[in-house]
Amino acid sequence: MIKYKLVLLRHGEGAWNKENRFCSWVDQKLSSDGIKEAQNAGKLLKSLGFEFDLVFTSILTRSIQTAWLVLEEMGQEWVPIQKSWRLNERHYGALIGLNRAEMALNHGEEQVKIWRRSYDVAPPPITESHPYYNEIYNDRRYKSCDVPEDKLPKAESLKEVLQRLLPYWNEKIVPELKSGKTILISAHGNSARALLKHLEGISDEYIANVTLPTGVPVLLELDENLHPLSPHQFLGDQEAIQAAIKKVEDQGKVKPTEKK
Ligand SMILES: O=C(OP(=O)(O)O)[C@H](O)COP(=O)(O)O
Repeated sequence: MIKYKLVLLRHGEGAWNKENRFCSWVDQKLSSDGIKEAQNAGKLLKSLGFEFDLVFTSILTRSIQTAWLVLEEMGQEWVPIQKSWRLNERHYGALIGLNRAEMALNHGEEQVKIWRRSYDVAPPPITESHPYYNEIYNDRRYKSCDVPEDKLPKAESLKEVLQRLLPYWNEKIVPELKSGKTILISAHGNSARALLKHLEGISDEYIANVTLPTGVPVLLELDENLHPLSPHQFLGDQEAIQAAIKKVEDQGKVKPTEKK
C-alpha cells in the first residue's frame, strides 16, 4: 500500500544548461525557458492534485527559484522551504565552467561519460587558480553550512554526493516523510540521481543510465519502510520527456559539425 509520496525535481533550465557548460556549484538563475519549465511543472503538479506540506531545496538559486515558481503556480506559496548545501549539485571540480562538447572533442566522449555518469570516479579537484574558485568559496552561503568551510568538497563523484546527502535525508527529510508530509525536493540532476539510486537500490553500474531532464517532476511512491512500490515515474508528456533525456545525454557528445 502507498504510504508516502515524494516528488523529486531537477530545477528548470539555467543559462549554463543552455550553453552546455558544467554549472555545478556556480550559482545561476533560471533562463527564460527554465522559468517556463518550472511554471509548467507547477501547473502539472496542481492538475494532478498534489498538495505539498514541505519543500527541500539546495542553497543554489536555480533550485530555490524553481521551488518558488512551482509553489506559486500551485497556489501553495505558504508551504515551508528548507535549504541545505547537502542537496547541492555534484561538485564538478576543475570541470566547472567547461563546455561538455568541447571536452568530448579534446578528451573523447568516453572520458566525458566517465566524468559525468560513473558512480565512483571524481573529476580533478578545483584549485585556487580556477576562474570560479573565489566566486564559490568566498560566497557567504557557504559560511553557515553544517561543516567548516575547509571541509566542503573540491570535487565529488556521485558516490561522494550520496555520502554527504544521506545524513540530511536520514535526519531531516525521512522524519518529515514519516510524519505523513507530502514532500517536494527541488534539487539538481546529480543530487536527485544520487537519492534515486539510494531509494531504488540502483546498482553502481546501472545508475550511469539514469538521466534526469530539467523541470520534470519524478514521482516516488513508497511503502512504510520507504521502499519504492514501483519504479520512479516521470510526470508529463512521455514522448517529450524521452526527447529531453536524450538531449541531456547528447550534451556529452562532440557536435556533429566538429566530428572528423
Ligand atoms: O549543474 C549541473 O546540473 P544541474 O543543472 O542539475 O544543477 C551539472 O553541470 C550537470 O551536469 P551533467 O548532466 O553533465 O552531470
